[in-house]
Amino acid sequence: MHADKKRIIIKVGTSTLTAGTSKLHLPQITALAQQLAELIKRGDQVALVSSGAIAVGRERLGYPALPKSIPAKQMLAAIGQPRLMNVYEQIFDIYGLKVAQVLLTREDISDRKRYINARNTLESLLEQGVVPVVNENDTVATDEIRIGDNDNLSALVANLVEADLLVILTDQEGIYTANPSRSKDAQLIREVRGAEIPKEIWEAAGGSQNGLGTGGMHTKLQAAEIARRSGTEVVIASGLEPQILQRLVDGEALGTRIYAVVDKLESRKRFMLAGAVPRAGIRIDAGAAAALSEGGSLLPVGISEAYGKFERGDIVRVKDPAGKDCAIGLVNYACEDVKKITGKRSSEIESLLGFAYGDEVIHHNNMTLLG
Ligand SMILES: Nc1ncnc2c1ncn2[C@@H]1O[C@H](COP(=O)(O)OP(=O)(O)O)[C@@H](O)[C@H]1O
Ligand SMILES: N[C@@H](CCC(=O)OP(=O)(O)O)C(=O)O
Repeated sequence: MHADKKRIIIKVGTSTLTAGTSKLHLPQITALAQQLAELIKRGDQVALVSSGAIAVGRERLGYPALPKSIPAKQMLAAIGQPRLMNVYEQIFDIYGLKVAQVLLTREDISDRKRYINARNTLESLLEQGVVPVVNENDTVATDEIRIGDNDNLSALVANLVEADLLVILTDQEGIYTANPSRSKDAQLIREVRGAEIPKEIWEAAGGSQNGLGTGGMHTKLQAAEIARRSGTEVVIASGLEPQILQRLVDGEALGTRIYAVVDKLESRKRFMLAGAVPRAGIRIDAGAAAALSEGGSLLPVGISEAYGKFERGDIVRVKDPAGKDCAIGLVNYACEDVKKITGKRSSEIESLLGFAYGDEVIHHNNMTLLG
């Protein structure tokens, strides 16, 4: 692994996967797989947020146009998603890459238990060097619970796994001063910095014109706004440009680069502090306090007491023997369960509780140390 290894989320839209046609464009997917393999080889962790299920469903049924009704889209996605995964499975295999299907809805990210499940699964996949292929779970996502477009989904995934970089690949070279398919004078906006995205850029970023995608440049800018506020840098660039990912990671000035407005660690700390359950927490012994300060996870053996009311997936404070808050994190077990395993070895969790969510009460990936 190289020193500056990165966690990168790549969002690929229908317009790129089909190369603007009504069918999946296999050479395009092959080029993507080859580039992802290169990144993983250099030590980066990579997740793909892939659209295309509806387009593949349309291809299979010979469906003429992108339907407006949600049930029709759900039907097409249900037909297309398994074939899409099958294509990824086969093509990524050529480059020695393993893929995993991850289907999410908004609820999975807003509900605390589902949030921790999604986060832990993605963390494990990334650590194993497997490429999670994430899409919205369109077949169950009704209006109330859907995210609605994969640009916003990619920002939520970037947030979920605290990515360093989000690359949104599309059929344009980036955000232009006006929709380039309508205006010949449109200029590429190369970078966006500063606390607020300027109003002119919001006004320039319009909807989709190609009859393939959902949301156009507007949802890409919404996604960039979410990501940069949680410490992730964003690049919107052309998925049709050769070797785009390597070139971007090597620092070439391509596409529209949108800089993060906060530091990732600071963002995580703020998120944790804002969401911590009041009057609840875990007291730990001196050995556990030392382990945490060296980057270790919180194991039941180092716990002296769990107090208050908290559930799996809640954010709780950790107090050292002097009573000082030394860490804060997402807890893998509810308070009542932590009480039963307090002071015990992790190997005993399953026999004591009848189930186990892992050896750690708080995994170090889900924790922030408080200075
Ligand atoms: N200011 C802009 N700059 C570039 N593209 C824009 C702009 N405003 C609207 N668009 C449209 O956004 C489209 C890309 O979004 P979309 O069709 O949803 O693609 P994808 O399938 O990659 O998500 C472009 O083809 C273009 O028509
Ligand atoms: N979940 C849908 C994609 C929705 C979407 O945002 O599409 P796109 O604008 O092409 O990224 C599908 O798989 O077809």
